[in-house]
Amino acid sequence: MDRRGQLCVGIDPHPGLLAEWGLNDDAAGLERFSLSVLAAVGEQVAAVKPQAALYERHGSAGIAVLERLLAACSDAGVLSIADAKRGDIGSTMAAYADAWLRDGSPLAADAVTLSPYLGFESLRPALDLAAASGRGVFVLALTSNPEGASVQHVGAGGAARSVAARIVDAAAAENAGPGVVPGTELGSVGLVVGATVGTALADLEIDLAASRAPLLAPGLGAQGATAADLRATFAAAYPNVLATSSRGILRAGPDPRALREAALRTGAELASVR
Ligand SMILES: O=c1ccn([C@@H]2O[C@H](COP(=O)(O)O)[C@@H](O)[C@H]2O)c(=O)[nH]1
Repeated sequence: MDRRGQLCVGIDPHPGLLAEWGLNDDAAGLERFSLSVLAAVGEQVAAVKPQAALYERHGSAGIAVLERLLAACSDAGVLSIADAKRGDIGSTMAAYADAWLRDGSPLAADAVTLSPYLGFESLRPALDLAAASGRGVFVLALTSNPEGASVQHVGAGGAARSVAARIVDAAAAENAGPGVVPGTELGSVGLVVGATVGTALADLEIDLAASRAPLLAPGLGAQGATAADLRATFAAAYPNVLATSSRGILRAGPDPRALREAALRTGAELASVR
């Protein structure tokens, strides 16, 4: 982010986007789409974020495309965040960690998104493997969809604090002391906090800057949030925000120059409010 700015481009090969790009809704179309996005914007942005579901819907052929995309990111020196939202009991979580975070795994990414619904501590195998392998995780805290509040805001105003605040506190504990990655001010345990959450951080008394968490913020573009909204929402934590936009950028394709311009314009907007 220091070198390349605060934009992450989501690679979400929706059937409608494939059609707009003149591609078939099959593994070949998926591969052409994915590698075209990487080639067009990879050098301009801090990271790319493939959405695993859109590869999984093509079965084993789609997963093979995701493997090749992640390998291409690694070869090109572009950080990859697999948006897979994994979470399970510890023994199964170890297998998810092995799949997404182990050196040499066919699906190894630089970071993976995790769901803490089974309890933050159930994520332990992934937290530990990420730290050991120089990778990262982004744990869902306050998601960008309006329905998220029905679970994540529970407990607000009470002595026990909200669900979201407890997830942030748990990430902060991981990132404290030796949890800080050498040469940075941040830890390996990031949080997903939507660009659309408005006043929720203040309402739930959440201090994101103190968590030392890299902050993955979806919701920019197609879901309606702007760079100014991000700045207002994240306040002092804004420098730690990696804003992610998928459809808002991808709709500019398939022309690589148009894709690159959309990414550069969005990156410049994010820098202008800093
Ligand atoms: O809280 C969350 C967590 C993840 N996402 C994912 O990000 C992208 C957003 O796509 P856009 O086209 O920019 O809306 C998508 O893959 C979601 O699954 C999120 O939106 N909110």
